[in-house]
Amino acid sequence: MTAFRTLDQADVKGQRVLVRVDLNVPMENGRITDATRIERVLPTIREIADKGGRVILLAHFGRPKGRDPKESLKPVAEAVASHLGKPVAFADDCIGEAASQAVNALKDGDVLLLENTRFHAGEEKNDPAFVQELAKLGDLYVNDAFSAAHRAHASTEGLARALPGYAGRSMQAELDALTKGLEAPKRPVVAIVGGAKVSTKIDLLENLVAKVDALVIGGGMANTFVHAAGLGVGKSLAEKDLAATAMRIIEKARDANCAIILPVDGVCAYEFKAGAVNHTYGIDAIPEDQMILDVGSQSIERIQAAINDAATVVWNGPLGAFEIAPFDQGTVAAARHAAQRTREGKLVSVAGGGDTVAALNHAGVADSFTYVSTAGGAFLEWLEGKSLPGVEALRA
Ligand SMILES: Nc1ncnc2c1ncn2[C@@H]1O[C@H](COP(=O)(O)OP(=O)(O)O)[C@@H](O)[C@H]1O
Ligand SMILES: O=C(OP(=O)(O)O)[C@H](O)COP(=O)(O)O
Repeated sequence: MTAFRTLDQADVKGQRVLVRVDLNVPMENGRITDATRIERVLPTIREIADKGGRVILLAHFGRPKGRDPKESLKPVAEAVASHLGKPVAFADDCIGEAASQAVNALKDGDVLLLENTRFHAGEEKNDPAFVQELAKLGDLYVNDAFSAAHRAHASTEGLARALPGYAGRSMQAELDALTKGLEAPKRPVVAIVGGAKVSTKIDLLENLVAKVDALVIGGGMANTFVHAAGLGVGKSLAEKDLAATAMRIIEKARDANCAIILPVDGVCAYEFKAGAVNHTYGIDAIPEDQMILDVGSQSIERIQAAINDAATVVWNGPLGAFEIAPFDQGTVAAARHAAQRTREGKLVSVAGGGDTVAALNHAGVADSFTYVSTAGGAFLEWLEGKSLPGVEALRA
């Protein structure tokens, strides 16, 4: 993207380079289940290190409220080191004494990961004092975290204004690919939105329905709409206080001539556990003591039919709890169907999001999609036409 300064313009030799990456990788029992986000930032890390820069990685993990050992980036540092093929030092804090000592110990070409930026409230508040604490640690700033660029946080936005800022190679590649693939998408465009981040993603559906011809809603997101329609969702993940937002989205979709495709059945279980006893119920007959963990077979047929009608599919958010079998079936069936249509040359398919990428890899079809982005929420906001704070700050 010529609109930004990139690593081509950065003189990194001997410099302390603060590199914002997205290491918010899917993890189960302390094990990383999908390393795509790590792999995507390796070119930037390698380039800076090879040119003699001192790489200081900044990243968040999860959504901790303060310091929480469960959301430490320490295990991720080990994974980055193994993918990179060289040591990655780790500091127990991203500011203060621990961070500055670790930075001072770096030699040219070394790599350091600082602890979760979200352990400090100043990160999400984009607090100028916290920005200054981070800025002290570096001479230059590189943002390679497109998937966090929709957040106006200290490490994604504030720092770009405090230090000379550059787009990293992954940031460049994401913006290039999305612009080429989706600036003027072939219609009909069908969006598929699922997943669990209901409250942070539901608002953007209001604008999205004006941009696409059909919106398939699955996963935890669908449950909020099912509840809004006056139906019971039992113990399902649902944000019931967002019912009014869901109704507004339905109305906006009607005005914009965007079809809304909601599940007509759900695979339910008493507990969120692999292999849990499960039954499929019509969406108007979900038992009070069970939770919907996947879309049912009739819903899958409708989703596949919607994919057949599409020239372009954009997808964020798994359609069910795909990490635990057999609740992966809806997501896997839809992913394989979209991949098949793409291989046949009938579909442009673009999917993104940490867990969505993991789900496509689980289905064995990530390579068949036209483009796979590391970004979920950021990708949807970009699609909506919103400017992303992390990207805008690099233009400055
Ligand atoms: N019906 C459901 N009930 C509970 N969790 C669900 C359901 N459907 C999807 N999920 C969960 O949504 C998570 C992914 O959501 P999200 O973070 O929004 O996606 P992404 O990371 O791709 O942007 C997965 O961990 C998956 O288990
Ligand atoms: O995983 C992420 O986004 P995604 O779930 O939309 O793919 C990013 O790391 C942003 O995380 P956040 O939604 O907690 O700000």
